[in-house]
Amino acid sequence: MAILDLVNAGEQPPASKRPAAGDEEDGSREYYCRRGVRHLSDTGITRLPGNYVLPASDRAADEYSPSLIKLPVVDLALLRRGPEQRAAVLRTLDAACREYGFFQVVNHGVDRADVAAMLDVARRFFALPQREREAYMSPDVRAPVRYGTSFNQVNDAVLCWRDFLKLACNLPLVDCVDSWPSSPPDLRAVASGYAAASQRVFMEVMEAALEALGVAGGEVMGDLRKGTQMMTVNCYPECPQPELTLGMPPHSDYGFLTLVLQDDVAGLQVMHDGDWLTVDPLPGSFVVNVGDHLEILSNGRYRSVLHRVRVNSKRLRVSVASFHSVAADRVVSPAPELIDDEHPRRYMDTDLATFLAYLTSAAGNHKSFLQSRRLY
Ligand SMILES: O=C(O)CCC(=O)C(=O)O
Ligand SMILES: [Fe+2]
Repeated sequence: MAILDLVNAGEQPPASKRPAAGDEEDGSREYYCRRGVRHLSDTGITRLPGNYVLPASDRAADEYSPSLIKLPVVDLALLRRGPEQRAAVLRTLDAACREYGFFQVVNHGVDRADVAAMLDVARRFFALPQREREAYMSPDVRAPVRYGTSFNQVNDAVLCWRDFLKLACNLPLVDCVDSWPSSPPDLRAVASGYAAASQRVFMEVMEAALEALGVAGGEVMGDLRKGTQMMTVNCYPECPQPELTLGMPPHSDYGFLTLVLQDDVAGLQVMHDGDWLTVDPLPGSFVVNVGDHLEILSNGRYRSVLHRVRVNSKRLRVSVASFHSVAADRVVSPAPELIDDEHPRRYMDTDLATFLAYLTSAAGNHKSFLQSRRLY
């Protein structure tokens, strides 16, 4: 999704087509795309506008009283505590990536206060007046800051109950940070500290994942060190009819790993053995998931699984997803160590250009990108 998100920047309606400032609600798609769902929720609506109502077949089937699952826990402190404990953690990590494609990371070394500050500044950003937030909407796919709503406004037949702020975190970070919102006044300092922490955790988990896979990590880790990072701050406001819509539709993430920081409101669901499981938010942890690139590199041993976000009528939910990958000009291929007679190569080489071509092709409407890279 990191790069998909960049691409999706084109989804914003051109300025000329947007309703003028001061527009009244007219029920048009453009209106909802411009104003987003925080605004709608703040107006106190009691019925979900038709633009957000999913066809019955795409709605979550059960009542919103999901049973929570506890994802496997990867304890980073134990990784550093001698070979035996490291080996045990690698086994947990390996099993989680094969079975769920998801796990939670604890003892990651990021200060609790910094994590709490990130969620807090995220909440305060979405509480700013609508006009201030709207100022960060941009049609520029490479903009280092982009505010928007839904999942992919260009393609979404039905809009999603989500507003977002996307912050490019490419190195050197100082080059991006000056373009980020200057309000709330601590956003730049808090989010840049958090972005650097997320990159550190990502590198440590990736190193462990490559070791668990038995892949020589030198070249990959070098590419990742010079790679891309996109932070998406998500806001899912209280929704008047949550059973009719979703905060995010089923999707997989595009990069190597995504680190998700969530508050204490459940909403993230993971597809596992044909069921949607709701992730129990474990305070202080990161939820980490395998992205398409790591599935390809692992030649299918690790799974980039579908996940989605449900919303609720009682409490606004905030999450911060950090997407980590290699630079746009790098090619991702299955690791040679993981290809043999028993495990033939399963994926074609992949890079950003392939992904862009996929998005504009007719196949983009029907198959997932990862499926389109499968050889069998
Ligand atoms: O909000 C969440 O918990 C997950 C967000 C997500 O899946 C994404 O941004 O790709
Ligand atoms: Fe995702």
